[in-house]
Amino acid sequence: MTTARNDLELIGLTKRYGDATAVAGIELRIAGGSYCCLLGPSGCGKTSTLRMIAGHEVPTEGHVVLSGREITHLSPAERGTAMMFQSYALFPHLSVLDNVAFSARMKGQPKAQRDARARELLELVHMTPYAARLPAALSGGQQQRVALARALMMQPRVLLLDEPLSALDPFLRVRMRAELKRWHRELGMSFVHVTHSQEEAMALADLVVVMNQGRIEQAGAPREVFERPRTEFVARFIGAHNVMETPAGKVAVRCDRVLVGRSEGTSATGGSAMPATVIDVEYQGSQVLVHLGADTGSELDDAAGPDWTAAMSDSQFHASPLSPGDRATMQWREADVHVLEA
Ligand SMILES: Nc1ncnc2c1ncn2[C@@H]1O[C@H](COP(=O)(O)OP(=O)(O)OP(=O)(O)O)[C@@H](O)[C@H]1O
Repeated sequence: MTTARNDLELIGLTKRYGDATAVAGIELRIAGGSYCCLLGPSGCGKTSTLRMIAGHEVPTEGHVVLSGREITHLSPAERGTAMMFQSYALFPHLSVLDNVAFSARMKGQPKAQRDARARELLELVHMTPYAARLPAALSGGQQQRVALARALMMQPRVLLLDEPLSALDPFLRVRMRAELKRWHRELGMSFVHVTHSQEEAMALADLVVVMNQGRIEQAGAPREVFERPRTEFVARFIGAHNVMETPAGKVAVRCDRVLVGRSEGTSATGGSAMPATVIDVEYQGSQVLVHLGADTGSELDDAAGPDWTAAMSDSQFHASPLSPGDRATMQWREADVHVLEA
């Protein structure tokens, strides 16, 4: 049973490569048993952070503390963490069973004992019938399950996952997402999962940590981050928000809260109303994205891209469809305006 004793703390954690700062003194507490996603664009420092937690990278400064114990300089095998590597990191010449048992073999555990434990873990990930196969004879999703069983062999308190779904096709990715969630529930340990996909982070995490240029921009529950992005970077990276400069500073309005009307006569709803031109309409199935350019009085500059995006339900859109070039109005309620920090 995982308790608060298994909290993972990053204290002033910093990684510099020569002059370049990959991770700039981050502070983070991940409660034991959490599903944490480190989310951010390429190069923001999420992999370096994960590797410092795993012990594959030595921090330039700062501390990694697990269950109240400083583990910053311990070897990967001694820390209570385990990394689930990409499926292609399985040993191609070893059977599934031997791959899973590998770390215990390195520790000198007797064969009968390590094989018994490896079989238990294969059972957990539903791979018992494949124990004798070589990795090449498995599907991507099956290889992923073996990679998980192999990481669990270390009996970690924290499982670290570096872009675990990125090599899978979109269909399998969604299925494996559900499996990760199930394993997390069943195992009760913390998962720290690196991803650049906001959709993946939203679907999986109970703690989303948005990183930008080696710093944490925001850490919180997915809904909190989505409803109250702290900065313009978070609002844009999480997506589905419009960001606008106003006299009061930058504000965000969710795309599904922008109301689009056909004419300028639409009644005010206590917020602003702006004339606009439809630039593009993107059909997405259950919703339709309407990209709009605010009419500034000057010639509409298409090349600058849409100023605003409104996400409408398909029924709402098709009740009065819009086409590129149509004049429209955009408005939003004052209550839906979220002020961003400078
Ligand atoms: N071994 C290294 N030597 C020099 N610079 C490095 C090294 N590893 C990472 N960096 C740099 O540190 C920064 C952060 O890299 P990191 O891999 O942590 O980012 P990331 O967010 O995981 O990116 P990605 O999603 O592309 O893997 C990048 O600018 C990267 O070029």
